[in-house]
Amino acid sequence: MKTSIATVSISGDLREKLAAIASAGFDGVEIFEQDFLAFDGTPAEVGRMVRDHGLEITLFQPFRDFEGLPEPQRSRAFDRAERKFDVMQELGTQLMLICSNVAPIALGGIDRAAADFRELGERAAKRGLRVGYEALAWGRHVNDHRDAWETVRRADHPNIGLILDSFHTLARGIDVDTIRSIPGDRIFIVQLADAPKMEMELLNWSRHYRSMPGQGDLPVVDFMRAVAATGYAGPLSLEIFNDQFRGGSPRSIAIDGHRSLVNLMDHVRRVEPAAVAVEVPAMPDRVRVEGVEFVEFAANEQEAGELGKLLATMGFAPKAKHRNKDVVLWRQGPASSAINIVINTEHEGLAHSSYLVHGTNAYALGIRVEDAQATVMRARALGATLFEQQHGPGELAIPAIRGVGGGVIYFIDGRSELAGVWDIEFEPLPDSKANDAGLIAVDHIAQTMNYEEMLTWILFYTAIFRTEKSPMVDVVDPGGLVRSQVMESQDGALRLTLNGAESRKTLAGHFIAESFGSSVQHLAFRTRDIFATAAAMEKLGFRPLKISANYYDDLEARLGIEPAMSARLRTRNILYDRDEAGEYFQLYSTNYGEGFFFEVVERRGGYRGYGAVNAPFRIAAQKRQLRPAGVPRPVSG
Ligand SMILES: O=C(O)c1ccc(O)c(O)c1
Ligand SMILES: [Mg+2]
Repeated sequence: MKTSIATVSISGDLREKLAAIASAGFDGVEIFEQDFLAFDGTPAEVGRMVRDHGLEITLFQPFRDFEGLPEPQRSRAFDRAERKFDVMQELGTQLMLICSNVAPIALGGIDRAAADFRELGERAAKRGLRVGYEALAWGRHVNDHRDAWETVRRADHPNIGLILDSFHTLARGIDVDTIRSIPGDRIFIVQLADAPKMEMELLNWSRHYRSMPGQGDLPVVDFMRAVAATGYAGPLSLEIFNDQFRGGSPRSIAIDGHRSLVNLMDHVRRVEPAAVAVEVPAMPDRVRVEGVEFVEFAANEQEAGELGKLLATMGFAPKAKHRNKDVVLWRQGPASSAINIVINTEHEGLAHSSYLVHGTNAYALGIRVEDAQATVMRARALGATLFEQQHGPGELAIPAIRGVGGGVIYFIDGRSELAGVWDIEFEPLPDSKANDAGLIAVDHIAQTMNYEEMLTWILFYTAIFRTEKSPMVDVVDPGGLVRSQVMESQDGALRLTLNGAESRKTLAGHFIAESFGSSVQHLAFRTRDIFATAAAMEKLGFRPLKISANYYDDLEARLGIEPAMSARLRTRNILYDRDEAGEYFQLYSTNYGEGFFFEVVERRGGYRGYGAVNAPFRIAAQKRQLRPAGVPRPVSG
């Protein structure tokens, strides 16, 4: 199936849009009339420019307020259409989109509209052109693809067909199975868009908040399954009206768009037996994550020393050293299921450049999967950037891709020698005294980024890994809002939270500004007994983040916590939450550097959340620590 995207989806002028669209790998482009009108060149020049990029024009749109008009507006609408047909012939495109009439004078009546389309079909046929009819969700008389299809059916003209747009159908909650009975060859083009669920008027929702399939909450996969069942084999075309994308980078928006289409087609082909016309390059299925094998920090020697001290207070110990590099493995728990923290103080390679740019940071993640090679193959098919670094003698070539903030995601599996990486590349250090604090796994990894980047990374993770996302939530920071998105695998083996900062005054925004870009901001470890762990860690010198007494007073009032329990939480600075399924306990470290921190959590029962209600209290406590009240921040040189 050919991939296409409307020029309106991308920022920049027409030249920039086309360059970005072509380089992202699309086959075609919808010329949105506004983009064309704003361009200083003839239609023929635009057509040539498109074809010089190796693209075809899949659609010219939109043509508005055509059908069902009284005279004299009706005749004028036909004249307008003829003028646009002239433009289309010069541009070198066959297909025009007419969206359903929104004009108050439009008369309605399916037969009247069908008669208008039949006549227009005759005129289009004379020029070898075709016209598709799309139901806008807010159309005056036609706002449902079923009525648009009935109009097209009654027009009964080979040059008149239907245009489906996932947004208009899904935003109105129309049953997508009604698409299955439409003949595929009567659908002239299919437009795709997703959107976050929100309570909003349809027109504003559509014109400002659309997103790429997979980035929002609409069931675009179900829509596409129904389309595929009709036998439709034409282009799939993204039509994304989004204020943020209009100001974004043309290149990265185009790459996201192409990724979203490939991911969608791959998904549909796997789940819809009727999807015979959906062709997409073969690639392995979404990857099931088995766990987090390691988290790697880049640091200089001094900061590595400080980080090591902090880790030691949490029960970690340096267990092994890399045979050729300045890389130390800190570990807690039995080798077979340990939490592995790697500290890299090399003076070359990506770790070093990451350190130079961001300061000490968790620049690499090691993810345990069933098949590391297959994972990289899928990521590559989805346009991810592979990462290869020179490796010394005896070192493994660990498959890897680039991730958030220029970091790396490595893949380890049990089917190759990769599983032996700790024995092959590392030599044990003399045993230090046992000081385990009961931490058993990485519970979740929180990455902080600019809000504008969030949709990119949501799509990246959910397209590669078998993870589901829950709706985005707002976290209130005294300095502004932080948008938070959870992505997790069904069994919790991979839990990621993405935090998008819109203001530098938030803790997350401060972190991005001070560490020069997106990165892991916190790492949460899981324990089976948070009180025992808290006691063990305090013995090791751990200093918890101090939580206000008000928080505990409120907790007693809000959740009816027993005073004895509340006192235990209070003494250890543990935060608490619960849902229908279980309970959640959280303990935080103080900040390390400009806002990085560790968290310890215990999940009881089936608690699935992340303690979002507690975030404002945690953030307030961290801010008190970051910049004590009344003490100005030292000016750094
Ligand atoms: O918002 C609009 O007017 C509009 C125009 C053309 C389309 O294809 C569409 O889906 C929406
Ligand atoms: Mg549309």
